[in-house]
Amino acid sequence: MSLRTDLTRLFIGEDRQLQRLLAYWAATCAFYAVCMVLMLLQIQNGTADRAAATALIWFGSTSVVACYLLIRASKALRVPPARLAVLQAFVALGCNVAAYAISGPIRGASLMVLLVVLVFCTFSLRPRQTLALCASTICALGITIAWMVIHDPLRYPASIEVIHFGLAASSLLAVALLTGEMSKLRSGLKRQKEELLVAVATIRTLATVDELTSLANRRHMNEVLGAEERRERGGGEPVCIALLDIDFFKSVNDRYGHAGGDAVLRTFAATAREALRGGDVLARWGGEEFLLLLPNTALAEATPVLDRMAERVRAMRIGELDRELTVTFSAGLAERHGDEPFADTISRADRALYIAKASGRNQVIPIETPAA
Ligand SMILES: Nc1nc2c(ncn2[C@@H]2O[C@H](COP(=O)(O)OP(=O)(O)OP(=O)(O)O)[C@@H](O)[C@H]2O)c(=O)[nH]1
Repeated sequence: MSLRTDLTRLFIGEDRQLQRLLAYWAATCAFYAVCMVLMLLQIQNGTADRAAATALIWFGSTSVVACYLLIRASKALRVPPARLAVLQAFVALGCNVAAYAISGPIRGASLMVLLVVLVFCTFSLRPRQTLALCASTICALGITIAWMVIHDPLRYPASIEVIHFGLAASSLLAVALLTGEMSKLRSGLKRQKEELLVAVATIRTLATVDELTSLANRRHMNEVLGAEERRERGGGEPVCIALLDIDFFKSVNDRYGHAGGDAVLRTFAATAREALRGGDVLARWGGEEFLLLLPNTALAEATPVLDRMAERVRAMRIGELDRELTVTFSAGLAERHGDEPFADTISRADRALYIAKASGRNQVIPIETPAA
């Protein structure tokens, strides 16, 4: 099993874009294989020149292997996929023009293969590149046919070759234009998908982040708490909840205006968040009220966290307003008991906050026992 995985990784790598290119390559390979078998049949029938047909088969097989190696090493060689696709299509179209030159009476049918190669370009080339490729093919075919008509008019009568060329050139042009339109549609869809992804990311941010403070918003915090409630707490790890409220915030607004109050909220959020660990979640719960979730933290460990936060908040300066302004907050702290709903823990933290406010503010009150 692991040998199979190793071999698969060796042949097709792990990069999704590379695997997509190799899938196209595999499809082309299958098509080449059919063309080669048909060429061998022509050799057997004596309708194609043996030496030229064998040389073409060798050239085709070597190109297929070389294309695989180039695609596989494209990341390391830093060759863009579109350039590889142009090269691949160029070789394929060249082989087909050569196949036309050496095929016997069925050479007219072999021109269909040119169209298949152009259709493949829809997936990797830009419309302009496909048109340029089509123009080069028409030129190469024209020159080849003219050369054959001049050098071997018996096998390649001008009256028939002109029709071959006319049909091939017009079909190639039509297919190139159609594949160009299809690539435009594909690019449009790709762009729309990218725009949609950006829009979804923006909606997700709007739905989860508080615009003013960049903290989690109330809706997101409720989701976090819901997920925490559903989580199996095998070891029964402790969890604490704290409700924080900035003291005398109304007077900040009255003195510095609403914009000044907003600046205080932003600085408070940034300062408070800096005092926390990675797993702690601080959310804006309401106007100047914040809810803090401290996972894996018992009440005795949570108190110093909040004291440290209070110290930092007292020391913070809102330079754009008033360097003398000192902001403080009051907090109520509660530990979750067993699997009780967080609403109960929050309600205890709220009561503790009320006590903190009522008994002078600028303090953290931990509440030890659950309400009866
Ligand atoms: N600038 C600003 N003010 C807000 C925002 N949300 C709520 N407020 C204000 O916050 C103030 C809260 O005032 P109160 O609830 O009286 O509380 P307080 O003045 O902080 O007093 P205590 O909480 O008792 O210390 C109100 O004036 C609200 O208008 C906001 O997003 N920006």
